[in-house]
Amino acid sequence: MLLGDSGVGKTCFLIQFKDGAFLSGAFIATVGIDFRNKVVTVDGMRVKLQIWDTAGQERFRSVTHAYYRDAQALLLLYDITNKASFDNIRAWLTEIHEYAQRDVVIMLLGNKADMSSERVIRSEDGETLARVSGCLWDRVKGGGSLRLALRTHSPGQEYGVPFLETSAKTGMNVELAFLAIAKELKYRAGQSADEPSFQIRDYVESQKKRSSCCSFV
Ligand SMILES: Nc1nc2c(ncn2[C@@H]2O[C@H](COP(=O)(O)OP(=O)(O)OP(=O)(O)O)[C@@H](O)[C@H]2O)c(=O)[nH]1
Repeated sequence: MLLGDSGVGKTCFLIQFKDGAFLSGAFIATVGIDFRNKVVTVDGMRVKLQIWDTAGQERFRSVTHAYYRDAQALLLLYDITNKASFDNIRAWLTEIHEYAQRDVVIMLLGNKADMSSERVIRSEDGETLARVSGCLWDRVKGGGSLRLALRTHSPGQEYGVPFLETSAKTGMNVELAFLAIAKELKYRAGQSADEPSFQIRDYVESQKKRSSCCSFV
């Protein structure tokens, strides 16, 4: 399920993944909720992803809340050119805490990375927020309250949800985000004693390093 403020690029992100195209032109806000399916191959197995695109506008919140409970993974987007969308991530975490399953997979995405001249959120700020979000989420899963975790959080606790900067326009990291989620969900579904454990955050970090180290080849 895709979440985040209106205009951060959720619909474009999904269309880029599904059809490899960018929806340019006038911005048409999503009304309520929409979904698309896509089959991906993960370690030789076909995995069908059903991806729900939610409306970011406040007035549709009561419609979208109803879908949180069934979501296995949440992609939480902000727009690197829009500070409010970044600041609102904590409010989105509160919503997730209230309505989603405790063991839901969460990924943080800083979208519109192609708009470098209008950037207001540094990549490091996204990384830090992902670390804090992961830490808070771990405490909540452990039975704590999100409000208390937010109040008592001290920096330096390195748990972290996976984080990527993305572009629905150029396609940067769009497939990686969904593939990482698909791998995690497949791992969870088929977990067996002889299977090596899969850590989505480590996987995303290793893929990021691979693409930056080899981009000159
Ligand atoms: N340059 C650039 N523009 C983008 C990107 N993603 C989305 N946009 C633009 O941002 C605007 C909003 O995109 P949407 O995908 O409709 O936003 P949304 O988050 O689905 O909005 P709601 O449906 O209201 O929740 C559109 O004008 C898009 O063309 C991106 O990665 N780069």
